[in-house]
Amino acid sequence: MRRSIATVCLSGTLDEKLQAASAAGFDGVELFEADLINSPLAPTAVRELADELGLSIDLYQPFRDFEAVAHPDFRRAEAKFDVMEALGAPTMLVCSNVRPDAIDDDALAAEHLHALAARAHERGLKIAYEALAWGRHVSTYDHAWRIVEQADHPALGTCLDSFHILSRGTDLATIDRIPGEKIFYLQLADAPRKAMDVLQWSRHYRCFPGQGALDVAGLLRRVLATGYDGPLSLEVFNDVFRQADARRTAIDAMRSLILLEQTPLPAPAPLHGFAFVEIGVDADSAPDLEALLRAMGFAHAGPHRSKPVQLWEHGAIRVVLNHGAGEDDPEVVAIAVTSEDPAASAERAHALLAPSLERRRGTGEADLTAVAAPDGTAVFFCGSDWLGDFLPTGEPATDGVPIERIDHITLAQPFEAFDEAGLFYRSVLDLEPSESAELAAPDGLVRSRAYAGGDVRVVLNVPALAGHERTELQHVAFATDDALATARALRDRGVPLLEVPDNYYDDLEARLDLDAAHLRELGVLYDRTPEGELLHFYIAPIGGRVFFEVLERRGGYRGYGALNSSVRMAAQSRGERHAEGAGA
Ligand SMILES: O=C(O)c1ccc(O)c(O)c1
Ligand SMILES: [Mg+2]
Repeated sequence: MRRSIATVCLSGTLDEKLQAASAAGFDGVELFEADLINSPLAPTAVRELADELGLSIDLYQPFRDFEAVAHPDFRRAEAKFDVMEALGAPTMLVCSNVRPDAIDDDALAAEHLHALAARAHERGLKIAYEALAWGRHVSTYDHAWRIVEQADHPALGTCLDSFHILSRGTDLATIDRIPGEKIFYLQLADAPRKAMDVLQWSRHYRCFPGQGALDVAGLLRRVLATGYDGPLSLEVFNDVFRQADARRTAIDAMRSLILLEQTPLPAPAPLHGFAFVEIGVDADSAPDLEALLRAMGFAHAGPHRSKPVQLWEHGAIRVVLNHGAGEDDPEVVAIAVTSEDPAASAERAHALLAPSLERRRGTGEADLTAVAAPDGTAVFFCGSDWLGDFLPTGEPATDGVPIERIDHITLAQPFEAFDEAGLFYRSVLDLEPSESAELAAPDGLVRSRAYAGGDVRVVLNVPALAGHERTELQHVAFATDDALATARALRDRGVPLLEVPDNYYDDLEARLDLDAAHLRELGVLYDRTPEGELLHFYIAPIGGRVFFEVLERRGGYRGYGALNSSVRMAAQSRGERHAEGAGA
């Protein structure tokens, strides 16, 4: 189907918005009136630019507060029709009246809309009537449809907007009764769940389908079943997108539509956990990290055949140190997942507009496909042959530290990339998002959301407010069957574990009525849900950025110990201050 995007979704000037929409592959745009009014381009010039960019102008919007008033303003309408003719925009969106003096009279609204449609019809134009969720008297799509039916004019149809419909929880059954050809336009937007005024929710928190909590896919199926064959058009008002790079937002938007439509999207190949995590190091930071890995029971398994990259192994856990990619502090530069069909995984990633990373490959080396996530992290799809790229050292692994696999990897996101990165990992790796959590750190609030599937778990963290330029931590969490034994073994090997205050254990004992002595002794944190229990602890950050967690999931515990994050972050920030003080 044709894909459109409202100019209001994108930052920048009108020409920048059009350029971005075109570059991302959209077929058309909804032109938001303010974007035209604020532009020095005449409507005919906008039309020419859109033409050059291969974009149609599918909708002119919004025309506000027209119907059901004492004196409907046809003069204003005719002036906008002139603009639409110059733009080549076939349809005008009329949104339901919000004025306090609007009259609660469906027959009158229908009469006015009929008259407006008749004038539009004379000029070959059409009117799409949309219920705003906060409309004065018309606030539901079924009410707007009844008025359209009553007005009964061929140039009048309805505009369905998933946000207005799903935010109010309106029964969707009426959609099945609207003839597809009377749906003149379909606007798609998602939103996170929020208990707030619906206008504020709509104007600030909408997001692209797949990024929020509304069942936009279910609504789309119902609308398509009517026979609707107009554009699928994104209309998202979002504070973050308004200040993000328009070209990136447009690609994020297109990725959302590709995922929503599913075709022609290659099915995801099943994943089986992380193949490795790659950490960039430099000459200063490498020795400390290597010493830590050794203390944790990792062995130096071998150098790469052709790259300054070293493989470290602990049973099935693989950590790759990239000695060419580090700047200052070590950082996670790549995550690799094991795929049943790496080529199919890569094909799906490309279909979802993931940029390929060009990699040099020596003869006989595995063909590892890598794509770039929005935060710059490389994502590799591995089969089983990649280990052959490393020359075995034969160094034996030491035992005694019973960690088994990588449970999750937590990546800090730039403020503007949180929803974009979430949709990227969700769609490319076919992961299920969890509810987002808010974690209070001493220096600010952090928003966190986990994406999980096929034994792959990626957790994204972002500062809740923009402009917080601190170094964000990343971490790799290793799963164990025995957190207490692991903590004891690491402590005995001199690995510095994060110190947890006694107050935490006093509260834990009070809250959960348990004896926490064994946890307290080792600095192990605890959480319990009806599904199971979590025991976890942290190793102090190496060089400030990357740190390791060890966790034991008991029973069906599926979370990440969000409740314990603030005590962890407070301990880390004390450690950081201590280190700064010591270094000064
Ligand atoms: O927020 C608004 O006013 C507004 C305007 C036009 C729309 O299509 C819409 O969904 C909301
Ligand atoms: Mg709308």
